[in-house]
Amino acid sequence: MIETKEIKIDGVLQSAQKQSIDKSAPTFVSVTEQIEWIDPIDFFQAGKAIEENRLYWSSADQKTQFVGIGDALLFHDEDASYQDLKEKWKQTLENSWIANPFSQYKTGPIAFGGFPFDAKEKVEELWEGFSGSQFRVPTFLLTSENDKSFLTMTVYVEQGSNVDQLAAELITRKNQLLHAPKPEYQENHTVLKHEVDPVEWKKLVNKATTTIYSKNVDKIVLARELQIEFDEICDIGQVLDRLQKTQKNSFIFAWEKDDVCFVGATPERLVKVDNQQLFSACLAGTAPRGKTKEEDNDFGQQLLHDQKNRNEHKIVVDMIKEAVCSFAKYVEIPEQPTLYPLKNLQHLFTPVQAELDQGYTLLDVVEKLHPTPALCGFPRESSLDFIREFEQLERGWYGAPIGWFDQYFDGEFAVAIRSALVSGDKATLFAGCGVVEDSDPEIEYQETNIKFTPMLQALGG
Ligand SMILES: C=C(O[C@@H]1C=C(C(=O)O)C=C[C@H]1O)C(=O)O
Repeated sequence: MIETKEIKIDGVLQSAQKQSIDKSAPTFVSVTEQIEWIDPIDFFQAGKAIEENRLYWSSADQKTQFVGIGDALLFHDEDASYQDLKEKWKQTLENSWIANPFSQYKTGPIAFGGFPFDAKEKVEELWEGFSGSQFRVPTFLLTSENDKSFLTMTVYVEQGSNVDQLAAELITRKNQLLHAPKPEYQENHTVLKHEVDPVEWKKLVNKATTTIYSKNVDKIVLARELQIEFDEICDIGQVLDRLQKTQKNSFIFAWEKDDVCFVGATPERLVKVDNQQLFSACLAGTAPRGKTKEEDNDFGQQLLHDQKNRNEHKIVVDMIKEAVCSFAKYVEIPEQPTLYPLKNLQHLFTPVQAELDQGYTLLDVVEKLHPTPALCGFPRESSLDFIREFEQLERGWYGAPIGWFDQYFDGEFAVAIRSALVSGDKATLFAGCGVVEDSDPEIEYQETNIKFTPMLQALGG
C-alpha cells in the first residue's frame, strides 16, 4: 500500500500505473480532495443522471453522511463469509495507491454493504439482486462531516490502461455530479397498501408462544411484511430527505442495485469500532410515544418497569455482553436500561463499550454478534430453526448487518430494521417483534404496525 498526499488525479493515476507495471497486477487507486460543501441528498439525486448504483448512509447523530455513486469494486459472496471478505479487503489494499491528506475525516477507500439475515435462506424473487453479502467501494464517495465535504474517487489502474482517458472520464463525471442543477424532489404517493396475511401472522405468534412454553426456547423474533404501490416510480431521494428530517437518533441508509433499493432508518447500532474502541447497543422492549408529555412519560415509565419487556431486553444484554467479552479485556455495561426515544416509539436501551483486543476487527465482532436475540431470539439455533420452518417471509437483508468499513477496518454496522425494499413503483416493508412466553398476538401485531410507521410515512403512505 502506498499512501501519499498528492491528489492531482492524472499524476496519481500515472504513478499507480507504474506500480501496476512493476507488480504485474492492477492497482486499486483512491484519491481524496476537499470540495465546496454540497448537500448529500442533492449529490445522491445527481447520481441518478449518470445511471450508476447509489448508496447513502447517515450516522445516528446525523454528523456524518456518506453518499456513494458507482461501483469501483464489488465484493459479492453467495456464502456471505465474513472472513473471506476480510481477506479480500486486505488483498485489495496490498496493491493500492491511496492519495488522501484528509484521512481523519472518514474518507479514502471505504466499503459499504450488507449481509443477509440468514445466509442459508433461499433467495427468491423479492431479494433476487441481493443474494449473499455484497460490499461496494463507490467510484465517487461524498463524505459530509462537520459541515465539510470531501470527495474520494476510486478506480482500478491496469498495466495497459489509458490513464489520460481514465482521468478525463473521471473529471467529466465528477463535474456532472458536482455541478448538476438543484434536483427536483418528486412527491411519492402510496395508492395501494396490502398487509400480508395478518391473521396467519397472529397464529404464528401463538405457535411461537406455545413452542416457548413447551421447549427450551426463551424468545423468538417474528417479522411480517407490508406491500405498497405508488402512483409513479418511487423517488428514493425524497424518501431519504423525509427520513433525515423526521427520524432522529436513527441511522439512515440506502443501498441501490440495478433500480432496486433497500432503504431504512434504523435506531439499532450493531457495532462501531474506532481505533479499537468498540461501541455496541442493546435495543429491545418497545412502547409507543404518548400524545402529551405526561402520557409519553407514563408510557416510558411503564416500559422501564414492565417485566415482560425487561426480560426480553435482558436476554439481548446477556448475549451481547458475552460475545463482546470474548474480544475485549474490559466491557462497560450499565446495570439498568434507559429509554431510547424515537419519533413513533420508544425502546429500552443499554449501551455497551469495550476496548477490542489487538488482532480482532469490526468484521469479527459483526460475525459473532449477528443475529442478536433482538432480531432472532434466544437460544440462537432454536429460534432460528423456528423462523426457518414457520415464518412465511423472505427476510433477505432485513434484520441483518448493514454498514461500512475503511482501510483500517474501522467503521460501523447497524441492524437493518425499519426498512423497505423499493423496486420501481412497489415497495415491501418489514417489521418484527420479540415474542416471549406471555406475548399477546394482538399486542405484538399492534407493535409491528407502529414499527412500519416511519417508513410508511417516508414513502408517502
Ligand atoms: C424486529 C424489530 O425490532 C426489534 C425488536 C424490538 C422489540 O421486540 O421490542 C425492539 C427493537 C428491535 O430490536 C423491527 O423493528 O423490525
